[in-house]
Amino acid sequence: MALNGCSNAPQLGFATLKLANPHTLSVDLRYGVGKCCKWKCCCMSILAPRALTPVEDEKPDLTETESCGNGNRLPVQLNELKGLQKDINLLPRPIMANDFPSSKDGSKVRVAYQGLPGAYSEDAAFKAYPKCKTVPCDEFETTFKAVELWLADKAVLPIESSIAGSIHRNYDLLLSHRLHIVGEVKLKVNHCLLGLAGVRIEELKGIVSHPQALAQCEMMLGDLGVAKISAPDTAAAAKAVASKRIRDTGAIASSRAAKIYDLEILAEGIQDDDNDISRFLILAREPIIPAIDRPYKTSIVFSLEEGPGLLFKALGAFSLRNIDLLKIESRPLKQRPLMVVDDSNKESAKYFDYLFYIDFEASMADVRAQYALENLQEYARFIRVLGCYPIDRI
Ligand SMILES: O=C(O)C(=O)Cc1ccccc1
Repeated sequence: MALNGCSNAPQLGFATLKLANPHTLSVDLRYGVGKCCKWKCCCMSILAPRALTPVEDEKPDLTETESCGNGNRLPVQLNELKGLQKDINLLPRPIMANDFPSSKDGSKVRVAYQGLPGAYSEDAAFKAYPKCKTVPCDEFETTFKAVELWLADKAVLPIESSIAGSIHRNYDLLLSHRLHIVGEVKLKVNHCLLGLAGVRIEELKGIVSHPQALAQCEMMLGDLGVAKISAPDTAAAAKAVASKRIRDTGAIASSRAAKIYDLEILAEGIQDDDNDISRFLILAREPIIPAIDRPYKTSIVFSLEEGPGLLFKALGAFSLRNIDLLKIESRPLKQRPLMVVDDSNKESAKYFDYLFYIDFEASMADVRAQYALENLQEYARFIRVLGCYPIDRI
């Protein structure tokens, strides 16, 4: 059954749902629901052959990349990948698994994260995949490229904390890349104040850490009256204090980082709110198959057409179908173009007045969610399903 305008789509036993409006949804029995060509939902687009490659396929051997050739686990550098991406782009066909040497141990999922060993993002990777091999990367964007170039299977991305709020630039990365959210990890981070052995807290003049960690320990930092110094991640902060032997500077990081970098825990549980939950997204090249066997959530981003009351109508698409909204966030983007990549992986600068990020509590296998997105499309100038994935509980 050829789908309208999708003759290039693989014939995967599609059943067709005729809806009240002229749009025809096609249900791919293996991958969920997708709007034929006109509108692709990440977790259920009409899949190109590449997307049918099972994730468990052989993965490239990262030993060289992970050790960066000298045995130390240094972060993968973005510029290292740019060159590789150029070569890859010369390939006359989509990247296939056999473009890379097979890995020795296909069972170990390789998870890219931003930071050094001991970062909370690495803790999140181990919570999601206890036996994984973690791949430290220097920047968040490097983790995306590592997955896109098959140098890692998944990426972990810190996206928000209940105290410090969302990390907006990481949402922008979701739009400028074509990875799919396939999971979330919630962590109650237990921030520790680390210092060189024998140092007393009163001696500290400055404290270094990731901005998110500094924000989560505002009260303690205010009480100490010390300078706040930003670092790329909490583990890098710990490593800097240890390697430079800085006596008058402490680091906020995990107890695991204290062990890795041989620092003393001067104080533990220093976060302002013990119920502060940090949330990380798990990203992959392919979406997971949405199901309804357990609680799912779906993350979308959209912008609206011009017109009064459209946001009210857009949110009504969910409330009228008893779909609970777990998160809604608007981001003003006046005059600032956003790099958005489309379904053919073409990147373009798009201008939106506002972007709305919504997490709603439903699986895309649930017809209520499908109808809600269909309804939202009537008011939206742009919709992207970022992913549909099981809800993580603390
Ligand atoms: O810096 C880290 O260790 C990270 O993974 C980012 C972060 C920082 C603070 C709370 C959650 C994640």
